[in-house]
Amino acid sequence: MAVPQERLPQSSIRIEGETGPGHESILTPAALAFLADLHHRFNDRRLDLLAARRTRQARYDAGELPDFRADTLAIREGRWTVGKIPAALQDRRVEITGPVERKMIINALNSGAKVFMADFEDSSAPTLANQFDGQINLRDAVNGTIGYTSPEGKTYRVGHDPAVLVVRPRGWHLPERHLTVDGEPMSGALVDFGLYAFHNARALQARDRGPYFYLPKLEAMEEAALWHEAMAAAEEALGLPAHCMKATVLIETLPAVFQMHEILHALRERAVGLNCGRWDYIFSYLKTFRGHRDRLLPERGQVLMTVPFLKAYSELLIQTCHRRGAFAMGGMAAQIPIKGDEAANEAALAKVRADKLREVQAGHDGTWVAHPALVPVAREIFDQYMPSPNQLNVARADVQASRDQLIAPCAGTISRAGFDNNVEVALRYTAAWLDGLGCVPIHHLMEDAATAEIARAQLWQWLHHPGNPAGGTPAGDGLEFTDHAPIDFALFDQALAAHTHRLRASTHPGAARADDAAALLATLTHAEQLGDFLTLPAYDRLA
Ligand SMILES: CC(=O)SCCNC(=O)CCNC(=O)[C@H](O)C(C)(C)COP(=O)(O)OP(=O)(O)OC[C@H]1O[C@@H](n2cnc3c(N)ncnc32)[C@H](O)[C@@H]1OP(=O)(O)O
Ligand SMILES: O=CC(=O)O
Ligand SMILES: [Mg+2]
Repeated sequence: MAVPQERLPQSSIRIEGETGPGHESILTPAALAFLADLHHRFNDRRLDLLAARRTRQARYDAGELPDFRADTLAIREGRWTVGKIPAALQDRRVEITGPVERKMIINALNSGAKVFMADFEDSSAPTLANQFDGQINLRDAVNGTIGYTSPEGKTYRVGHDPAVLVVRPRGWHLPERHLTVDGEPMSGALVDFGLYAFHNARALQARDRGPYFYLPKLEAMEEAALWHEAMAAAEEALGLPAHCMKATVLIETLPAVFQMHEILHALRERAVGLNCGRWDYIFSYLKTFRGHRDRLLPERGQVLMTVPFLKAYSELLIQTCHRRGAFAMGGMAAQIPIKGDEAANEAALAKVRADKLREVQAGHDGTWVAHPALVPVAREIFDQYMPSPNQLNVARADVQASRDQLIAPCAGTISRAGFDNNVEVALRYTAAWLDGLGCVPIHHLMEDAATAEIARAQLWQWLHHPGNPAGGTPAGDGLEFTDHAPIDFALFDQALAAHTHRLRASTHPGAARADDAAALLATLTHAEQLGDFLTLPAYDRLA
């Protein structure tokens, strides 16, 4: 049943678009009044912080390099720790992530992982239905009433000892056009956070849990402070104990790695950890250095966690967290199980194992997996090398990650195959996203908004920096193009047309949106400047 506009609160909040079955139970007058209040109190600050990002980026474009802040030295050097971490979050050795789709939520809760991160961000395409159905699904999961019957008649129920639920709202940059206040789109972050908190906080409290969140794509401590204040306001409005809302922050932008102590400090009592969101981090490296020809990255497959700038980042994250009593979570290996080819499957699982082994040996307190079949794979490694619930005691005092190490250029190669793969992935992912699917398997790898951003940002960089073979010189220190035929716009247009033709004729997700995705990718790649986010212009074209 659609939500009638006349039932909305006095405030100027409006629902834009056709709501669906059950949405009236989420978009209640009281919930909407709560959202409108969040908007009035925090949206202007959000927009100011987004403007500050643009100002910072303009300085990087002009040649400045990111660095630690002088004005926050006292926070970095001070002796303080984060607040008490709830019992439910003391052991996070394996966390499964996935979109807020009903069946997947049940599968994730039953997967044997300690935590399920329910995702409104990288693995979600924010259609009206996905957003509000997702809230219904989460509410039913919290209340223990979630169930599902597949079209084939298979029934799904949550079993014994489900994973602890942690919700990832969208980042500060994304609007939610289906809800406007005074004619202005709301913040996607405040909508996802606000609706989840409004409908579930009390039920979670009654079960000795809290509303727990993963916070994505922060770039500065002021952005963490805004989250802290929004949570404090929500706690007060909902009559909840102060700091019952807990936050784990993804360090997945290059500017944020220089403010990890500051970000934990801004959230202090509610901070429980940081996470190495490696895929967005790589994307952010590309974006931050979009004007720096000496810091182009080699093709995606070579930018592994063992390259110097990523190794420095993950080790500094562990040292920072453990000094503050917070968890240092690892990230996502992109491999997923491969059905029907045992050798290929074993090779994929071996890569996941190696990644998890590196993480646990470095001192991480837990890790992420993308698929239920990977839970036992990661758990086996963490059980073996981390017998206690976490390894907060591993100080990593040996780590010395300087500014230069954190931004070190990366050696490697760029081949035609790597170029072509970026075109295919960027196209197929964008098409699936436009069709409402936020995460898809492509060539047996998990592809989501973060990995697709890498693909399309690399295309832009390689084509706009005259270091490719068309210009005849290597692009940066230690970076080489391996094929002699030039990578140029004509080749890009040709590859895009060929992949679009193939996708249109295929049964892959997003086949019906192949032309729209191709048009968007062409615009973004030919544009003078590397666009901030793929999902912003894509949102205008979302189904
Ligand atoms: C960069 C980052 O931000 S990482 C975090 C964001 N990304 C993610 O969360 C990735 C989540 N993973 C996924 O969406 C999926 O695993 C995909 C798209 C990669 C692969 O999906 P599929 O090809 O459908 O997987 P597959 O067919 O092997 O699924 C088998 C079963 O596992 C379930 N499943 C797969 N992944 C998940 C998951 N992450 N959570 C819960 N259940 C899952 C499927 O629903 C299916 O269930 P069924 O047998 O009951 O029907
Ligand atoms: O959100 C995680 C990432 O790797 O990006
Ligand atoms: Mg991310």
